[in-house]
Amino acid sequence: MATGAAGVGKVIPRACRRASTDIGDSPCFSGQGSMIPKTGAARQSGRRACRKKGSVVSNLSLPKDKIRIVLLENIHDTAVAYLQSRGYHNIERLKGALDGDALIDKIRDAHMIGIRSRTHLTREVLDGAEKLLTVGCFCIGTNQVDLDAAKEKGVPVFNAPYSNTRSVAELVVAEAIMLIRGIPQRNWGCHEGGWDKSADGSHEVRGKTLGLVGYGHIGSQVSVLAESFGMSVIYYDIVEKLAIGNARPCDSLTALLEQADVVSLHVPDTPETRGLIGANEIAAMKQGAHLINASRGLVVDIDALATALKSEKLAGAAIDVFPKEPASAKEIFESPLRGLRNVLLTPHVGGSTVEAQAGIGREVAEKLVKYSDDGSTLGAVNFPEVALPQQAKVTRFLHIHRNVPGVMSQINDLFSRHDINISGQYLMTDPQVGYVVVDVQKDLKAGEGFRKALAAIPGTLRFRFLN
Ligand SMILES: NC(=O)C1=CN([C@@H]2O[C@H](COP(=O)(O)OP(=O)(O)OC[C@H]3O[C@@H](n4cnc5c(N)ncnc54)[C@H](O)[C@@H]3O)[C@@H](O)[C@H]2O)C=CC1
Ligand SMILES: O=C(O)CCC(=O)C(=O)O
Repeated sequence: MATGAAGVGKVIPRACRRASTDIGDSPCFSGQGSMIPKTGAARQSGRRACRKKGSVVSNLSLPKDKIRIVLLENIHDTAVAYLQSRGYHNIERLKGALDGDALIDKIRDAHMIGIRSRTHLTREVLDGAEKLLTVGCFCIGTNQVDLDAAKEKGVPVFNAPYSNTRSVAELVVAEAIMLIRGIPQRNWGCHEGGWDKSADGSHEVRGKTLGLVGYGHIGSQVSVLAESFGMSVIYYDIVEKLAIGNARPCDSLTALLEQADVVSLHVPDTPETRGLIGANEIAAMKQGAHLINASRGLVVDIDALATALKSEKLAGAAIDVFPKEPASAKEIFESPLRGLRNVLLTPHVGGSTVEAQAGIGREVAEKLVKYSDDGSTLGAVNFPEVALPQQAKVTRFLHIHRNVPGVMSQINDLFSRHDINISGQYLMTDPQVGYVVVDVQKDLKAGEGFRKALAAIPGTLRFRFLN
């Protein structure tokens, strides 16, 4: 049976216990052999989970089939195939998203969770997932996860920063052509039996100006495709970006809005981008311009947009993301944009192509496996990134702690006092968290007392070892 994914086995499932008094920091041992000290609210909410006494921590690696993986939101088969190829078979797949108690119940015993954009992993939800080792967002955006809460629990979050870039870019360019051509209205007309062949309001995109707000992976890819159609591209980004092709940067958002025939948004959801496009920004746009939003719903004031479309200040819009999106296909989609003839509405499908989903499935699954098997956090969005050699000929200790002075010296002191020779040490920190990986001779019998002492160093958030 494949073993070795997450360290200590023989931990009674779902049980955790206070460490004996020589430990000091009351760590609670969850499954997977990760030791999670409990503090504050977590300690309170953990009382139920800690009620079983007498669980045994042994030196055996946990069989991989005990590592429970929950994949929500119809994650692609490539993810499952990759996980299985690496020995992870304890996988539950759900087609849709979950929320509230249903989500908390579903992930209570999970060691890994895979989600897309509709599952919201709030602090409260994460508090309920005592055994959680890591989260995979099978998408680009990670705003649906409370990244700080995950970090405070020692849970790295991974995503797929590139795999659906091209799919979004293709959709956006297609939408720019459709909008400038006046196709949404003509499409509606034909469905109603109409036959409007007039050229009024229909233009070529060649020679028109596309304004990109956010010139990252997607924005710059849209830039390349749009130029190949003869569009003139301008962009605005808060970070200085290398202009690709003939694209030109703008000094301000307003300068971009004043010049563009089509404005397309490619920024992440952050406190700064929420409401980035409101009534004032729309007023600054050219009369009869178009707006495309395939970024995040809260970036646009949707009521202001609806008003501008009704008054024909804006000639059209293509909107893929919304302030409130249905959690499942069963829920009715509500929006002030419904029924407007000059609007293309799509159900957050910018990244929903077979090609993108297949790539994302494999990419994120690989990151989850690397973290579970070796401890690598390369590509984590909320965590110090540590790239590690494969854990083959060493026993590896992984220690996640609050970034406060003295932790490293206590760790090294402990190894020294137990006469354990360190063969490799990897440390990365950010202002809140430190992540240190210590390699020692393979199969070295670091006894339970040693491991408890390591887990009990004040500031420890989580500790596991791979043998
Ligand atoms: N509709 C869909 O299905 C999809 C939507 N997305 C969304 O697209 C967003 C962008 O994706 P990428 O281009 O890959 O991200 P990225 O991180 O490569 O680029 C984002 C760019 O926005 C810039 N930016 C941040 N705040 C800004 C502001 N206030 N004003 C101007 N620029 C600002 C950043 O500096 C960066 O260059 C994602 O965060 C995600 O929310 C991504 C994939 C699929
Ligand atoms: O495919 C999804 O569910 C979300 C796509 C997206 O918005 C992203 O990758 O950020």
